[in-house]
Amino acid sequence: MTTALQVSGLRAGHGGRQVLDGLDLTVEGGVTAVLGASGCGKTTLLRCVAGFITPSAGEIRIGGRSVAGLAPRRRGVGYVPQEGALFPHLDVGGNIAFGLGSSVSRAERQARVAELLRLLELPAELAERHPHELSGGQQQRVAVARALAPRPRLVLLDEPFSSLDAGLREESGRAVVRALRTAGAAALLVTHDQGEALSLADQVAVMASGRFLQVGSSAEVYLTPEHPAVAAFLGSATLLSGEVVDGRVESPLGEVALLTAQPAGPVTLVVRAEQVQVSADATSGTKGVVEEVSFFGHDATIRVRVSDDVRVTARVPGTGIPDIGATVALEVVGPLVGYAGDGR
Ligand SMILES: Nc1ncnc2c1ncn2[C@@H]1O[C@H](COP(=O)(O)OP(=O)(O)OP(=O)(O)O)[C@@H](O)[C@H]1O
Repeated sequence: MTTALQVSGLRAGHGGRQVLDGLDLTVEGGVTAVLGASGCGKTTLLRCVAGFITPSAGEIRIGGRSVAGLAPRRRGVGYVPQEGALFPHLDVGGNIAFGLGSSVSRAERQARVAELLRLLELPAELAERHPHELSGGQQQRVAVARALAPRPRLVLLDEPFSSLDAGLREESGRAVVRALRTAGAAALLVTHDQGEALSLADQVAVMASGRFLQVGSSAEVYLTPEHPAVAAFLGSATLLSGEVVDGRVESPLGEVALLTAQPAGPVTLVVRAEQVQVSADATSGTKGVVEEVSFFGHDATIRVRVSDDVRVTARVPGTGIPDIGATVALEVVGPLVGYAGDGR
């Protein structure tokens, strides 16, 4: 099977200002999430692949062939813009069938619309409704159905679930990924939601300032971040300065172990919130005072002041949350990711 998308040395910008600074990305199939802070260039990348922006350098290959100079509609790509952007004057059936072209018979269009509604787990009777008669989640699914109608090899999704509330976002995300897999389409999913990226994608590409810091599976980018910025961006982590002395690693939380050995000298340590064990009796471990509590229901994160310039975030069960102002003891569980140098 040919590679769905290959981006090499891609540079692009707006009005002479460079935004993408030499991107390389390979999407064999499945869902690749492009994750990064607002303004880092995610939409610019999607618009280059779709053909709405002409890159200043580099190459884009879709399904094995270069798309340089090819008009957007000839690229075999489905595009789901932010907010879905359904045609308000067309009903759902008309929206979904829009991309099928005039050579398709009425019966074929109806059959394809019904098939896509089923695929996106939407009721058949929605075909005759107009976009304003749908919920936000239904509108997004119809936008995906419209993108899938001409059977593209690649679908580009630009923050498709960002306007939905948390529960609906997860449900819609799962349904859309199931539909993409059944349709056999690869997808590039732009998001700034790390939970969405890690839970939905087969591959996560972490972007900052127009570059990819790391591209790998969800587990790789989370468990073995290659850059402190990747670690800080994914999950709740505290970056601490430590020191490697005689093979031991000293940190503000006492002696710790490293996942990969680092040379003697300063080291930047990534302490995940779930790697910090908190005990209320403050007998062993490093003492600190709880400054902040964020309650999420199933669990909570607490921010603990260890010294004037060290604060550590820890995850605690929702039923055992210490009070603000309480003294607790912190212990690091398991080996930490560390980078030589004080690169925080
Ligand atoms: N049409 C445009 N003209 C000029 N500058 C633009 C244009 N579109 C985007 N930019 C700028 O390019 C940079 C990257 O924008 P882009 O939309 O690609 O970021 P993003 O990562 O998708 O952000 P967000 O998550 O907020 O959508 C930003 O600094 C933005 O202000």
